[in-house]
Amino acid sequence: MTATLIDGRAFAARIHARVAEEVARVKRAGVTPGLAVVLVGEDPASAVYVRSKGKRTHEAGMHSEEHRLPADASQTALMETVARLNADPAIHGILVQLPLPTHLDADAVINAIDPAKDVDGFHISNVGLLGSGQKAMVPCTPLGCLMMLREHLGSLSGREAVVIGRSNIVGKPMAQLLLRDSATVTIAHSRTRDLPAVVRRADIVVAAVGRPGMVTGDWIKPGATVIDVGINRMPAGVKDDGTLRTRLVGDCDFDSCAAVAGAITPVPGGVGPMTIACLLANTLTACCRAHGLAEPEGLTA
Ligand SMILES: Nc1nc(=O)c2c([nH]1)NC[C@@H]1CN(c3ccc(C(=O)N[C@@H](CCC(=O)O)C(=O)O)cc3)C=[N+]21
Repeated sequence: MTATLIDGRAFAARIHARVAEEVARVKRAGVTPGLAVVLVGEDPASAVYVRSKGKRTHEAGMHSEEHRLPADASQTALMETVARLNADPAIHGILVQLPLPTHLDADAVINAIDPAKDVDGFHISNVGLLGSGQKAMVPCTPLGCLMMLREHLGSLSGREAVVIGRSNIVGKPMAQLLLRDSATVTIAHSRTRDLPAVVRRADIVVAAVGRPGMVTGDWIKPGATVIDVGINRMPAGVKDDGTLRTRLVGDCDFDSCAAVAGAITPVPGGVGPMTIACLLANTLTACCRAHGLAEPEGLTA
């Protein structure tokens, strides 16, 4: 391996420490930042993220609550939960865990969240604000990727960036953030012709397709910075007690990419921990904005 490892866990730990300091400051001003996570159904993988978010918010000194609805919850019940949280002055951030069961209209739910409390940055108002260069709540995963890129590369101005994946939660907002930092941005996706050739042009590659190991070293320009957003849980044998062992792999084939890249994020320990750190940062930012308190520097885009 020749690439520098970009350590998302260590970076996230620094953000958590900053957030905890700033939480102490706003608490002295009489406010406690509060995050509400809404979970519909019992997806075990989702439950893990929700627990980890709850733990980190408590460590940072924030108020944290979980709202669990059954898998067959109605659209009305979910909308009522969101309305209650919108009206609750103790709550500054609302996250509705995605994906929702298919009988529910996720867009309607997201757009019912008060944009000022939309710490995921998925509300149409925040999407529009980001796209037009105004102050927005910025989606946590792309924000975490941007922070790592800036730290590793300094200025992104004029660099060729290729984002693989066009989702509303990663690909599109990632492209907007890179554009705002004056990178030359290409959004590639499953219909892109000769994807390897497109990716080979990139100084910055952000892989967010959800296909384990799809990006291989022969796609990477020597010295490029590779951000692997994929978190794919793969079967990896059977444990002594008969249950399945799993391991997480990214969208990039780590070994072959790391042999060519200048720097790369690992999975696990890269983008994932930064996503949670940025969720706390966004909750703090939302709290400061709601109460007219000075916003912490370096925790927003
Ligand atoms: N509205 C909404 N917002 C989200 O941000 C959101 C969501 N829905 N639905 C589910 C996905 C998934 N997600 C992760 C965050 C952190 C890790 C993370 O920290 N992963 C660790 C490993 C954890 C493990 O070992 O399982 C790592 O990559 O190192 C993973 C996944 C946020 N999501």
